[in-house]
Amino acid sequence: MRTAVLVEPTEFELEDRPRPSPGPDEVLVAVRDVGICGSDVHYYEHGRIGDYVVEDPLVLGHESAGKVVEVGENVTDHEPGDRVALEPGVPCRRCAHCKRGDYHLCESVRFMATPPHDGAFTEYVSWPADFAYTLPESVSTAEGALCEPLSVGIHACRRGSVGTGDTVLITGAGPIGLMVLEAARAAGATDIILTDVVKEKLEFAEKRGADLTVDVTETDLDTAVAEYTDGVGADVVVEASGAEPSIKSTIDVVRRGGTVVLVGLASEAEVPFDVLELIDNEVDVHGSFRYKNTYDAAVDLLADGEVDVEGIIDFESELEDIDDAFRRSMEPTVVKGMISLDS
Ligand SMILES: NC(=O)c1ccc[n+]([C@@H]2O[C@H](COP(=O)([O-])OP(=O)(O)OC[C@H]3O[C@@H](n4cnc5c(N)ncnc54)[C@H](O)[C@@H]3O)[C@@H](O)[C@H]2O)c1
Ligand SMILES: C[C@@H](O)[C@H](N)C(=O)O
Repeated sequence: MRTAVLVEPTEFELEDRPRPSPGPDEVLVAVRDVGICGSDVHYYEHGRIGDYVVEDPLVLGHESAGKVVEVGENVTDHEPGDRVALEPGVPCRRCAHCKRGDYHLCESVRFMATPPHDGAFTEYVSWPADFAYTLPESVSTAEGALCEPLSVGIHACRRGSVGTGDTVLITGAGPIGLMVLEAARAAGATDIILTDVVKEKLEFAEKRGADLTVDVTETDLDTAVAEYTDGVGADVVVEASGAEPSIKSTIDVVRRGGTVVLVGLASEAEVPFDVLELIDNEVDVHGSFRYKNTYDAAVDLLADGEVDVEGIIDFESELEDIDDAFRRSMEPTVVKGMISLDS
C-alpha cells in the first residue's frame, strides 16, 4: 500500500508497505480523507514538538476517515462498507486515568502521528473498532476526518462550560479557533468574538458567523471587548493561538467570575500571569488537552447540520503531492489542506 513517510524534516518518501491485517477487535479501513494539522506541519518542518522527537521515519496524519474493508473476528458493530471516522488516540484502558474516565490523559496513549506512532497518510489503517465511528450517509468522509479538530473545539467548550446566551472570546482564528466557534455556537453561545493577527483569517471568521472580529495588531483588545460587553468582559475566553501575548491577554478580557480555557500550545512553557488579578476576579483557568467522548457528538452535530467543518477546507491534494500540500499549508492564510485517497 502507498504510504507517505516523513524520513527527515521537510522530506517525504512514498513507500510501498504491506497492508495490515485487522486484529480480533479491529477494523481495517481504506483511508479516504486525511486533514493536515498544524502539528503535522510542525513535525514536517522541525522534526519535533517539545519532547516528542521524530527519531525514526514517521507516517503523519491523525485527522482521518475512510471505509471499512475487513473486520476482526470479535467485531460485531461494524461491517465492510461502513464509512467511519477514526479517533486517533487509543488509550491503555487500564491505568488510573483511563479507569476514572479521563482516557485522553492516559500516559500510554497511542496517538496517531505522535512519535513513535504512525498516522494515516497511507492507504489502509487497522484500528480498534470502538475508536471507529460510523458516519451516516449525509456526512462525508472529509467531514468525518474533521471530527478531529471539531473534537478539540467541543472539548474546549465543555471545559469552559459554554452555555446558552454566553459571550465567548476565541483568540486565534486558525482551524482550532474556527472549530471552537462552531462548537460554541452549537452549545448556545450567542455572541462570539474572534481575534487574530492576519486580516484574511478574520475576514473568513466573519463569513463563518463571528459576531465581532478583532485584529490585535491594530485594535486594543481590552477596549474592543469592554465596548462589546458594556464593560463586563467575556463569559468564557478560549485561547487558541498559542501566542504568548494572547495567552497573557485572556485574564484581562474575561469577566469577573468567568472562565479561561487554554488550548493553544505556547512555545515557551512559562507565561507570566497576574495571580492577584485571577484571585480578585475569581477567574477559573482550565487547560484543555485533546478530547474525550466527543466523536459521537461531533458526528451527530454534523448529521443534524448544526456545524460546518467542510467550509474550512482550502484545498485537497493526492498522496503523491503531499510535499506540495505541506508547503501550501505553511502559508499564513491557508486554514486547512486535505489529502484525499481513492483506495
Ligand atoms: N490543547 C490541544 O489539545 C490542542 C489540539 C490541537 C491544537 N492545539 C494548539 O492550538 C493552537 C491552534 O491550533 P491551529 O491548528 O488553529 O493553529 P494555527 O497556527 O493554524 O492558528 C493559530 C492562529 O492564531 C493566530 N495568531 C497568532 N498570534 C496571535 C495573537 N497574538 N493573537 C491572536 N491570534 C494570533 C495565527 O495568525 C493563526 O491564525 C496551536 O497552538 C496548536 O498547537 C492544541
Ligand atoms: C489533538 C491533536 O489535534 C493535536 N494535534 C495533538 O497531537 O495533540
